Amino acid sequence: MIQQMYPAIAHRFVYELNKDMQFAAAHYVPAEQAGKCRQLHGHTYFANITVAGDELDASGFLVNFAILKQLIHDRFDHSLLNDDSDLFDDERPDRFPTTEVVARTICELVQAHLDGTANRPRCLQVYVRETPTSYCLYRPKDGESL
Ligand SMILES: Nc1nc2c(c(=O)[nH]1)N=C([C@H](O)[C@H](O)COP(=O)(O)OP(=O)(O)OP(=O)(O)O)CN2
Ligand SMILES: [Zn+2]
Repeated sequence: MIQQMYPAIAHRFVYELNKDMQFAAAHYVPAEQAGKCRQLHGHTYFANITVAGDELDASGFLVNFAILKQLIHDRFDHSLLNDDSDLFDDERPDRFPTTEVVARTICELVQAHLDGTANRPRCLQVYVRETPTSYCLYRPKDGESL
């Protein structure tokens, strides 16, 4: 069972859900300053996705937990992140698969799905832990947090 503490986000929506997941993935950070992380290596990533909204869908869900897992786990698990050229780009630092960019990318993938739903909830926060000592939080500026 995944049990992990992560920072909560303040907001005024009446519903908030959180989905935890893990995925095993390889990456490298193609920057001189990345040191040893320029070499291909892998992590068991831990992600927490926070979705909030005021309306539920026809199933009584903000969004189906299983859909969130499909969107993220099924795409990234046992992959080389750098190979996913729709999302990452070895020529652009804002699209290197760093913890920061992975967190932002997860948020963007989730929000793109949510934008196509009738109840249109918001992805307010994505937490990505890359190692036991390193994690990043991404909170979109238009996320309507307080
Ligand atoms: N701001 C960022 N810094 C670093 C990133 C990153 O994504 N964003 N990534 C790396 C490496 O990819 C590495 O996977 C993680 O590095 P680090 O936490 O330094 O790993 P260690 O196991 O060596 O950590 P210690 O606890 O200090 O032993 C590097 N930097
Ligand atoms: Zn790494």
